Amino acid sequence: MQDITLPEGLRLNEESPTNDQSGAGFATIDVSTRLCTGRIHLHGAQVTAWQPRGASEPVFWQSAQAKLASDKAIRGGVPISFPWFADGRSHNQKPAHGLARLADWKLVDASSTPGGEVTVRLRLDDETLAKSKFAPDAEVTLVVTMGVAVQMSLVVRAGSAACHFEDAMHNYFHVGDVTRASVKGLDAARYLDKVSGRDGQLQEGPVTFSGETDRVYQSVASTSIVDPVLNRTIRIEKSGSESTVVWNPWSKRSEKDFGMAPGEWQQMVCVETANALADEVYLEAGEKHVLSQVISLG
Ligand SMILES: O=P(O)(O)OC[C@H]1O[C@H](O)[C@H](O)[C@@H](O)[C@@H]1O
Repeated sequence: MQDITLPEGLRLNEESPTNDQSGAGFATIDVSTRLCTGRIHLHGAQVTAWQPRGASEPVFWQSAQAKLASDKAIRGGVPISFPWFADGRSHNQKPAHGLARLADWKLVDASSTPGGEVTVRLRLDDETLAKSKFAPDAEVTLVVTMGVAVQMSLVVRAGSAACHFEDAMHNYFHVGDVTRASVKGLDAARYLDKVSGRDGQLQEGPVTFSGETDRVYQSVASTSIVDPVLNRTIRIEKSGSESTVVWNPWSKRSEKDFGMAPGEWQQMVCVETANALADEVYLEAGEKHVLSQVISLG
């Protein structure tokens, strides 16, 4: 494991639970400070938990049946989609959502502030990137800061050649009951409805949920999830993102297609900070792109 000194409040847990049949371990960085608790899996650089002190419920959702295996993405928290989103612009890319969420990222730096925030920086390995024709010699890092809010920045610096890619922070949020929750901030935005296949749909008012929902909005706006059951609002402020994806698989598909436990779909909603489809990112050699979000409770 990497030789990085961790500040108080961060602990490298190399024995984190795994259900990988190959026996591969699942290292996590566990966070416990006066401001929050949290967890980051090195597999996928995936934030799987963050909860400010005083909050009675987790902010992120994770399936009780989430597979912790080296060839699987963890169903919950914040998977990173890169260098393509879902099956990509060409609709035939595999694995779904790119290589980043299946790779073991390296911890390169960790620090804390006198105010109690902790930051870790993780880097995607060159071997994984070399497998991608999209950005083969790019440098890709994820910076996560946890405190009263959680901030994430995915930084992509192009290498010696121009490159293009899609990216996303595929946030799974915990809600009391998705049928009563709503997402504000997307009013008047155009979207692709992936369930019906219809593009150019117009959002009117907040997004509400009454069936399978899978939409790619063209929107730079920040959003918030209003949850009357848990009596809270989750705010998602974003930058460097031209798309917002909203997803819930609903009852019928949740178990068979997405491996969720019975009824779990009702306590989750994905509101994803992304650059997908027509919003893919183009970089000239050496140029940098930063996809960022700050998540907080209101
Ligand atoms: O099952 P996964 O590969 O994790 O993808 C889960 C979901 O991710 C996104 O929200 C996409 O828009 C959906 O079409 C997809 O079903």
